[in-house]
Amino acid sequence: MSIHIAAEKGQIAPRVLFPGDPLRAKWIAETYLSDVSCYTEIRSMYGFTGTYKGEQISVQGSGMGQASAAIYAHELFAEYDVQTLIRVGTCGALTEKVKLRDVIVAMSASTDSQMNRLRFHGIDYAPTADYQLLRAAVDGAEAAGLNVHVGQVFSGDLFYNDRPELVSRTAEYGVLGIEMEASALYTLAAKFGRRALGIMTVSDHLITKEVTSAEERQSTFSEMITIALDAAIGVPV
Ligand SMILES: O=P(O)(O)O[C@H]1O[C@H](CO)[C@@H](O)[C@H]1O
Ligand SMILES: O=c1cc[nH]c(=O)[nH]1
Repeated sequence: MSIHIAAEKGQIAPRVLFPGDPLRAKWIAETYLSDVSCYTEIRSMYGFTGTYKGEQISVQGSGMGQASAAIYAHELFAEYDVQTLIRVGTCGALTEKVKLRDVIVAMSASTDSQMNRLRFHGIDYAPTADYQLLRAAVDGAEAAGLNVHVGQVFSGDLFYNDRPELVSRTAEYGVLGIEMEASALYTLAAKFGRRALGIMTVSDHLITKEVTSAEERQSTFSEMITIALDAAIGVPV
């Protein structure tokens, strides 16, 4: 058992899906996995292990923001030997090239977080997805006839940002969407030599101001979840 996850060693699969919302973790486990067991309820940050197409998969809530997600990612890598960690999240679109409910596969993640400034004092580290996982996700989506955007995201520390003009500058440099965790996830995966990927569904649009309803979000999440599950089992651990 780690400090924040109540699992014994072996109860968490080498491949883990990582949504921000612990209730999304529950929904994913109940909807897509068979033979499901819940291995942690600490802080109601649920984690489940089950089977998908014959392979063991876990789903662990990360909480919101890099401070929370980094705790769970660190413990999954360091204490449970997790090899593949795929964020399945929501994001805001920063450009009209991306529409509401579209899926973004995040190649890289810029950030305003202090985490990597503390870690790499004086160096601007570039947190990047695992290429094989990214390729498996994109190939799988194309084979299923699903359209995804592949590009950069911004992982912001502030959901309510007093300087939104700084975020819009990132859009001028090609960033497609804003979320809050991918940068820490990619950095920690690199630190531990593991694979990570972030796949995000656009839940709101910062340019058009459109938002999704809870019901719409659930049905569009289905595309993202199947892309993530198939990519997870499609890459060796
Ligand atoms: O839907 P999730 O995965 O939580 O992701 C996004 O939603 C939360 C903000 O509402 C942040 O965690 C952000 O990254
Ligand atoms: O972090 C996030 C997540 C969804 N939508 C946003 O605007 N920001």
